Amino acid sequence: MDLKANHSAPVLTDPTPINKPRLGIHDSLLPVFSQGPFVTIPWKKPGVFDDVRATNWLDAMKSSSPRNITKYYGTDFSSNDADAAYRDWMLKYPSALTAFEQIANNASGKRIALFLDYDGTLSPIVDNPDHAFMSNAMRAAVRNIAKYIPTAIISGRSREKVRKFVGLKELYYAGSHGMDIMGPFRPPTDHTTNEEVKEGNLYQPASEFLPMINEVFVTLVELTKNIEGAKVENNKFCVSVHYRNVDEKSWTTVAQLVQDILKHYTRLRLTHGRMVLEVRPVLKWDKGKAVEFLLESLGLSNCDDVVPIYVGDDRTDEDAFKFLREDGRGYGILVSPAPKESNAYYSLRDPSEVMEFINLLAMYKKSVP
Ligand SMILES: O=P(O)(O)OC[C@H]1O[C@H](O[C@H]2O[C@H](CO)[C@@H](O)[C@H](O)[C@H]2O)[C@H](O)[C@@H](O)[C@@H]1O
Repeated sequence: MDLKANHSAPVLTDPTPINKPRLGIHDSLLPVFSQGPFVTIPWKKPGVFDDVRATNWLDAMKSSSPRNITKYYGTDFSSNDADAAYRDWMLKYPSALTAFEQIANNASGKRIALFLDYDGTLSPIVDNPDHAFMSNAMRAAVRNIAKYIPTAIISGRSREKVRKFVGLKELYYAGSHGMDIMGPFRPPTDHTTNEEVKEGNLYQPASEFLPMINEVFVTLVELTKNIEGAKVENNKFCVSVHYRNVDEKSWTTVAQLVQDILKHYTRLRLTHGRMVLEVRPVLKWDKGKAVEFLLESLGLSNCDDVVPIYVGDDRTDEDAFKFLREDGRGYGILVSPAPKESNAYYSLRDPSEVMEFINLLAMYKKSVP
């Protein structure tokens, strides 16, 4: 596979015959496009306007990241009931702190790879997405663990933005829910250009969608400008429409706008995050695929002596948990202050527990290299 300049950044193109491994990455890891070649597919089709209330969008919006604990449990629940429900839930998803010894025993004599989500995992959830800063203590913990084990950040945000928030160059970064991966550095060959040397090993399976995503971003900014509190974020290969600060009475309007836009773009789809609607390419590529890709790039896939660990709080992290759960590849750790069904094995309550876990892991790796 060659690195070729496209727009502002080089992307991987693929002149290699099918079935031939590319860059050491097996074909099965590369995305399957839902429809034929990009250039022949029209961007827009005539809109058919459904009522958003007839879909389950609103239910999903209401249940995504309730702002207070009574919304998790209902108003009849006392905090004692909530604690009891959480303890029950932890029987199925034990705390990764109390189960640390078990995790360490299972990883004994093996290499660990650590994958971390950003929002809600390394930084607390806040009202303004531009202010989701991680603490210096968390940054120090992540910097420290990266000395011992390969560590990657996998976020729904654009890669550039999450890298800026984290501010550590010793990590690998995957932005746009894994559609923009900066993998391990590969030594330059005689054919490597200066630009490619600068960018390292960049993999962007959705690069063809960039103009479409930009168009949708601009349209959504315009359409939502009069909805108080609505915020549209450009995450490069996906667009986030935040409704956390929108009055609940206007959620239908937000949902309807996004749904109407999607009617025009059959090759884009919607996913739900924490009080955010996310528009992204119809592409079989997600955080699970990104983990698989990074493991392969790091030379850590199909190895019995590797234990990948993924820590995340959101629905989009479930793809990564699922991938690790399959064939017992590794461990997913769900960050949640309330019970919820998950493909993870373990749980942590909030970012402060995530930091504790990372510090324990670093101590363990230091004592047992
Ligand atoms: O995959 P992640 O790193 O967890 O990114 C997912 C989305 O995170 C951000 O939104 C969420 O966090 C914000 C700040 O705490 C919060 O205000 C918002 O309600 C949450 O949905 C980010 O802004 C999105 O673009 C990401 O897709």
